[in-house]
Amino acid sequence: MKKRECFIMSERIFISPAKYVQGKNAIQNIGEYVKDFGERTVVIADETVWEIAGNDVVDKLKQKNLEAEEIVFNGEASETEINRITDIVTKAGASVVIGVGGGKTLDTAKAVSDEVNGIAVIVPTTASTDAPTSALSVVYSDDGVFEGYRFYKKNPNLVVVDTKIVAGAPPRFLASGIADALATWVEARSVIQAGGDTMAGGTTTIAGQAIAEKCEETLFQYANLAYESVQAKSVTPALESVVEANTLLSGLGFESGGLGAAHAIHNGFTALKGDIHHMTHGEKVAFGTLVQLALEKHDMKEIERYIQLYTSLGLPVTLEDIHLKDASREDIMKVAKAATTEGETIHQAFDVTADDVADAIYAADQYAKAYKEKHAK
Ligand SMILES: NC(=O)c1ccc[n+]([C@@H]2O[C@H](COP(=O)([O-])OP(=O)(O)OC[C@H]3O[C@@H](n4cnc5c(N)ncnc54)[C@H](O)[C@@H]3O)[C@@H](O)[C@H]2O)c1
Ligand SMILES: [Zn+2]
Repeated sequence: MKKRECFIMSERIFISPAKYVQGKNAIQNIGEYVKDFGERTVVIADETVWEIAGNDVVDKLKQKNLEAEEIVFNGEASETEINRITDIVTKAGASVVIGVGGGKTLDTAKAVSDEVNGIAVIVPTTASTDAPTSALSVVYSDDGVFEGYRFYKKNPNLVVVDTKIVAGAPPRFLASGIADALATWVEARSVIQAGGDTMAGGTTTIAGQAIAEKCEETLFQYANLAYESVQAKSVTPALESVVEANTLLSGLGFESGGLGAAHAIHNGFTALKGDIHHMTHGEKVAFGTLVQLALEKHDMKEIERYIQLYTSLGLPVTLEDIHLKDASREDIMKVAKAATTEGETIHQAFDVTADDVADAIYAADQYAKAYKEKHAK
């Protein structure tokens, strides 16, 4: 389940959504983009997002004489939830599945669309992950433990990002998306170096590499200004750039560029119980990225460049920050073992054991603690 089936592993493969639209008030035009896909649509959003954007999306669809059945998402991208919503969509006879919200809603919408062989329309309401563009979903148990990836034969048909809505979301979400996107180049370059496979099922194209690299460049340039823009609930050129980096560049860059250790370590963290479950995907990925950097050979300046950006955005950099200060070596080994299970993406870039990963977790934690001490006023 974790790897896309592929016959000739050395082929370069690049995949992407058919259309990506981003801008202030972009949702106002959604009916125009969707109207040629089919008349029967379903709109999936959780309770919070119905108020923020779901109702607006439905209004715009109705203005174009499209039917729109409203579905409330339960909160977990699990097989149970995917099956429940697939039943509703099948009964409604709808062919256009529109997901509105955060990563879990979008992953569920993609899964449902695949089940009914439909058209997938993705409307992220935060720039918190790079889930919107990919042809895969991350599936969890009903209790939120990582179970695996589901792969689809196509990426979403349309992605519409309204930056006014993204600017109104909590700044923590944007920071999380920045962390998810900062992992992109770190992971892609490690897969490229090792000649590993990407989530698209082949090796990395020059396009995939260039996009992943540009993603990181954009973030180091504009992440802080974009974060301040969201504090002010304002759409600015810096925010537009970072939303594109978090969503489009990171999405294409991770899927066709390659995932390595950072995401495998994130997946490992979901195996633990406790307060770590309150951390966002991007926050766990931030720490996972530092662990990947600790597994690699970098000088202090390079590692501190990442720690500096993370801390300036309020992202976690130590075990204490992710509520694992008191975790036993046994717990850390549990994470490391889950991160190195067969089929995990870490093996596309590294030849390491669970023990090596556990050492890197402690090293990353110590690097960040030393950085904090050095910079404490
Ligand atoms: N499929 C992929 O390629 C891919 C890539 C990255 C991450 N993911 C997955 O994405 C998930 C994480 O997504 P997430 O971090 O967005 O969290 P999430 O989907 O769990 O939660 C998002 C939360 O934000 C709220 N929200 C959404 N928009 C809002 C707004 N504008 N204002 C206020 N609140 C708003 C929602 O109500 C929800 O409670 C994980 O399951 C992860 O594995 C998938
Ligand atoms: Zn991610």
